[in-house]
Amino acid sequence: MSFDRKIKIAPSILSADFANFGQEIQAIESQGADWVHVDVMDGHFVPNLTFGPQAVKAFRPHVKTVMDVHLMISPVDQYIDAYADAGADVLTAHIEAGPHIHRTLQAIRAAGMKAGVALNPGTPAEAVQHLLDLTDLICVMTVNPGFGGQKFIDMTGKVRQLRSMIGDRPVHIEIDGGVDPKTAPLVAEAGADVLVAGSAVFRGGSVAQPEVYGENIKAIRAAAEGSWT
Ligand SMILES: O=C(CO)[C@H](O)[C@H](O)COP(=O)(O)O
Ligand SMILES: [Fe+2]
Repeated sequence: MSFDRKIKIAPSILSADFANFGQEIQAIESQGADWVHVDVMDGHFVPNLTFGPQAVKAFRPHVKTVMDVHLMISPVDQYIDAYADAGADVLTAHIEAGPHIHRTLQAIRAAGMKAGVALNPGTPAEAVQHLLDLTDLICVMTVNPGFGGQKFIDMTGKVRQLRSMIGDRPVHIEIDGGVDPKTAPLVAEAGADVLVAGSAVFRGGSVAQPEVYGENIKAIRAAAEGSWT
């Protein structure tokens, strides 16, 4: 996986048909998804449950792009090797999942994955000041984590601040929550390059009508790229 700052659209399979993940992944990739975003929730760090490493491993053969695994779990460290074995390319842990995010990021890289750190809306940009050389991706949550389909919380100021703190380091800024063609230009202009979108990609489509996914992805990308003037 090489680094670039082009806009990447990462559909979240949280909004896919849970009985049909393999075909759903193939459908979004065939329709232009750059990455596949996988939301892991534990019913403890967040008030919802999704899937664990065994399910993520079953997704792997279907993902031909980048498997971007967003852990909303606490604790994290004892599961890192399981997600490496499951085939995650990027593994993101929340800074709020504590207690030792510095160690967690080191362990993710040591296990052979790109290391991401996620920030809840209430967590300031300064929280990652001393982690910038240990991280490959900063995920700025624009909803409180736990559910798809929530309303976008404007974190544009935080994104701008992070892009300036990052300087010329090869660190992605990912936006997660409520991204659609209206909100995408705000965060892209501020310096984000990975846009996660669940409901705005899957809305109106299905594996029988994958072209709807394609139109939705295209609309988000065009809106985001339009902001680069
Ligand atoms: O991490 C998440 C929720 O905690 C999801 O990735 C996110 O909510 C995407 O869904 P949507 O685009 O519908 O908001
Ligand atoms: Fe997510």
